[in-house]
Amino acid sequence: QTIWWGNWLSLVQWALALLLLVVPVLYECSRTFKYFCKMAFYNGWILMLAVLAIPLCALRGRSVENMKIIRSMLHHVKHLYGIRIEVRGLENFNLAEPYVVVSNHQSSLDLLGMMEVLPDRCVPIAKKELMYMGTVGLACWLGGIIFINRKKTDDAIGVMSETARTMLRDNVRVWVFPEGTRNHNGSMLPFKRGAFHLAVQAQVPVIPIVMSSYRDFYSKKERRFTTGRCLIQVLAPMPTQGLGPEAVPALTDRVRQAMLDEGSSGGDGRGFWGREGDYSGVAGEGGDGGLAGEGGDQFAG
Ligand SMILES: CCCCCCCCCCCCCCC(=O)SCCNC(=O)CCNC(=O)[C@H](O)C(C)(C)COP(=O)(O)OP(=O)(O)OC[C@H]1O[C@@H](n2cnc3c(N)ncnc32)[C@H](O)[C@@H]1OP(=O)(O)O
Ligand SMILES: CCCCCCCC/C=C\CCCCCCCC(=O)OC[C@@H](O)COP(=O)(O)O
Repeated sequence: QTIWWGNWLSLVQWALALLLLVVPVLYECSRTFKYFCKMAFYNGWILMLAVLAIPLCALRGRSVENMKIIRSMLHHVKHLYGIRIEVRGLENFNLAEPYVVVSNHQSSLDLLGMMEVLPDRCVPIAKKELMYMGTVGLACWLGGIIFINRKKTDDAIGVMSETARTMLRDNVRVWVFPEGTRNHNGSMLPFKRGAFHLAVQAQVPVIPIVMSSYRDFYSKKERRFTTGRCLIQVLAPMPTQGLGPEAVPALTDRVRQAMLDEGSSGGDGRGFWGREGDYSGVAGEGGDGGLAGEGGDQFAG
């Protein structure tokens, strides 16, 4: 019995030692392995942070004020990944009235940029599947995040109409990704109109935000995740006062065009999207090397 147990222990010790040796080597040598490690840690870390956020948020119950707790808990994550975020135009948020923020949507990493600029009393509109992501789902619910069922248009529109009333009644701002899904390919997909109906129904301004392409440090397709820089530009509010539902398509196009214009000419004139195969867009100090380490990257490039 004792001999069997001793053999088993030494087998476990050998396996552990091998793992400790193999994992760092693989991490340094394989871009794909590093990508998956970093993404796994990202998701795991956020799930864990949500465990801490839940009891704090639960003291208040479901409330948009809890977004402050969530925002402050997620703020450091960019440092873990050596991602430097530069924000311009924050003064455009200085409105007393509610507004609808619209932003391009590249990946789940958008959470970092969102938490960098999220105004007080502002909640995202999210697909309802997020609600079932374990602790993250519960934290989102406690933060007052508005869930929509994308598979049922009428339901989603109903929730948006209710949201227009809530915005005015409770002075709440709302953040929408009008592309409706993540887009890894630079630039933007066509916009869905929900955010603009919402703004017109509530008669509140739309504030567009452009986040520069992550291409210099992140690509899901290429399994590449290094350190880098992201520029966020908050554009001037676009009023909707006096507009009716018939004006929504034109408003949608106007906002999208303003974002595209900023995307192609802004960011110190170098553009926000970069080019396919060119990782030096606005974030541009050069893919892997560039800003590596500057952000105190715990994953070392
Ligand atoms: C400490 C750790 C804690 C961790 C916490 C982590 C926090 C994480 C938070 C991050 C959340 C991020 C979540 C991101 C997402 O989930 S993005 C996906 C969900 N969001 C969206 O889809 C928003 C954009 N979509 C829309 O606006 C759509 O229009 C929608 C309302 C959803 C309806 O979509 P769909 O079914 O595809 O229909 P259409 O878009 O084709 O619309 C059909 C027609 O209806 C008209 N319409 C749309 N909205 C309205 C409205 N409110 N009122 C009236 N009419 C409306 C629309 O114009 C179409 O008609 P026309 O074709 O124009 O005639
Ligand atoms: C018990 C269940 C465990 C589930 C584990 C899930 C692990 C995920 C944990 C943390 C993830 C944190 C990131 C959440 C914020 C991401 C928001 C996001 O990017 O949503 C995508 C949505 O915009 C569009 O979805 P699609 O592109 O249409 O698809």
